[in-house]
Amino acid sequence: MILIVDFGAQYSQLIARRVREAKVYCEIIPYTYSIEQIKEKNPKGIILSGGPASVYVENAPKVSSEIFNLGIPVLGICYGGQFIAQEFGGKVKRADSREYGRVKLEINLNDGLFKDIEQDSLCWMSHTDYIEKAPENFEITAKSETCPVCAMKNEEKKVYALQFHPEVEHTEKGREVINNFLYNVCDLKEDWDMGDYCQESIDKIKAQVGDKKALCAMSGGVDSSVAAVMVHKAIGSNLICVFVDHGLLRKDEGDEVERVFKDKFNMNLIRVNARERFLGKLAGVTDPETKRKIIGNEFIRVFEEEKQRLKEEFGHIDYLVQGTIYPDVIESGTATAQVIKSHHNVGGLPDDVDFELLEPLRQLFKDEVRQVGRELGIPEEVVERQPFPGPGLAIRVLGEITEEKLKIVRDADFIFRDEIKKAGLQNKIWQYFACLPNIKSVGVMGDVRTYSHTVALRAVTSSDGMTSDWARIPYDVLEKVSNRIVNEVDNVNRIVYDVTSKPPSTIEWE
Ligand SMILES: Nc1ncnc2c1ncn2[C@@H]1O[C@H](COP(=O)(O)OP(=O)(O)OP(=O)(O)O)[C@@H](O)[C@H]1O
Ligand SMILES: O=c1[nH]c(=O)c2[nH+]cn([C@@H]3O[C@H](COP(=O)(O)O)[C@@H](O)[C@H]3O)c2[nH]1
Ligand SMILES: NC(=O)CC[C@H](N)C(=O)O
Ligand SMILES: [Mg+2]
Repeated sequence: MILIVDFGAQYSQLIARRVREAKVYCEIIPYTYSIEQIKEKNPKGIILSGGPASVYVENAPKVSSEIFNLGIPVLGICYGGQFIAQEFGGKVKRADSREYGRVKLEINLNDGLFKDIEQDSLCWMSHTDYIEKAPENFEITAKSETCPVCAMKNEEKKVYALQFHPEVEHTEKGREVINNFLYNVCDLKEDWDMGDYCQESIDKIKAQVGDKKALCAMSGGVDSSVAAVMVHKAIGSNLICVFVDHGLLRKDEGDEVERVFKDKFNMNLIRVNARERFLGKLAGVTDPETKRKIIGNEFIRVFEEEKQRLKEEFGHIDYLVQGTIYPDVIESGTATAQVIKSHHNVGGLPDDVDFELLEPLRQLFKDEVRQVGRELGIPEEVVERQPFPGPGLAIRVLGEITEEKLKIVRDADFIFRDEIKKAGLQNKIWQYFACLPNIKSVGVMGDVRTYSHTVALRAVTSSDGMTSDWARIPYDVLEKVSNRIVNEVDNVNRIVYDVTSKPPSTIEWE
């Protein structure tokens, strides 16, 4: 097995999934594990993750340097690579020019991690520090235009360091680099399978829940649909689904969710109208984190009220099923990772939740969830839906939320989705939506001066939501969307298109 030492990276679990994909078993441990605890695990290789800290500051996260004397290969990624550089006497410092996103990698040695990989390829970076000088006995195996050490190795000690992130989707040869580490350097074989994952999970849920009852927080999205079907297979009619219409859904979404659910699933769905209470609690609130916490709290209060209401006819409910997936967990912050944004279903939860949580997809990424969904026989129409965040339009109307702004973003978003569909692009783009940046600007329409809202269009490609790139939508499609929005939606006189990747941005604007 492979041990992944977590230094608080956004991407640690992504390293784990790449290893899973390569059919090798792995575990993630915090960097605070002692060398004895590490040895007990008997790993065949160690991967050191990235992390937000700088290796040269006081109290920087460290793992015992004994790991380099165990006779097993070690691969350090970003912070992990910088840690290796420093441990072996190299020099790490803050760079004048930071690298975020796409960078051309120039490989000068096609062996070890770069075996069978061509000379140049694109990689994804996310760093401020860099290895200025590689330690003695280390060979530099790749560089970029601004970064002198993108990869280095000490073949004899089997220690490898990378500045770029091979685990993220946007690094072109990332999978090959990781597979080279697993199969060539660590000499591991494929001996672990995701195929049994569904059945194992269903059995686990059955054993845990027994004949108790569960309420599933159902949004109609991919994750909650897959979670619901999985739990339904385990506990049958002891599961009841609750869909909350919080007034922050897209145009016609509530009816659409109800229709698809009734059509495709053999389960009960309760639709709760909670518009007024959500919008009431959000009135006047502008801070994104505060919005998220209010929404997380309100969701739970609605589920608790449903639990009370259902007591007579359905019986006592112990569990709350949520379609939480790994990005929700990591971005909400963990013991080692920073809070990027509090997802309503994790970081936004109140302290007192009158349920035990059941989250069978908590370790998985979106594309893995889709795979599980297909295994469970969920129709493509549901499995392929574009993600829509639980807080909905509340985090797409920046700043204060008003009915007027919600209407603008709802109508603009509808037009954008309509045109993407007409252009046949809906399966090529991971997420596409409109948001309202809360900017007004001057325009002229029919000789009349206007001072109206700007709508921002966001469309990204991704497979797991952890990293993304902006989608290269054809200009004529953008033109059509832009024309239609200013013509059909009142109070809008300007359209902009967001051309940033993640990192440094995130997909949603709040
Ligand atoms: N309107 C809603 N009503 C009930 N539960 C919700 C609602 N929105 C979100 N949730 C709960 O919060 C979880 C996280 O939301 P999220 O949007 O990440 O997942 P999803 O809606 O299931 O899938 P997708 O990412 O495809 O939209 C959901 O899986 C669901 O359990
Ligand atoms: O259920 C959710 N609750 C949330 O609070 C939340 N915030 C972001 N998202 C979705 O997560 C993915 C990554 O989002 P970001 O790049 O904006 O962080 C994207 O797919 C986002 O749409 C959320 N989903
Ligand atoms: N992604 C990372 O591991 C970043 C490492 C370090 N904090 C840097 O900025 O260079
Ligand atoms: Mg959703």
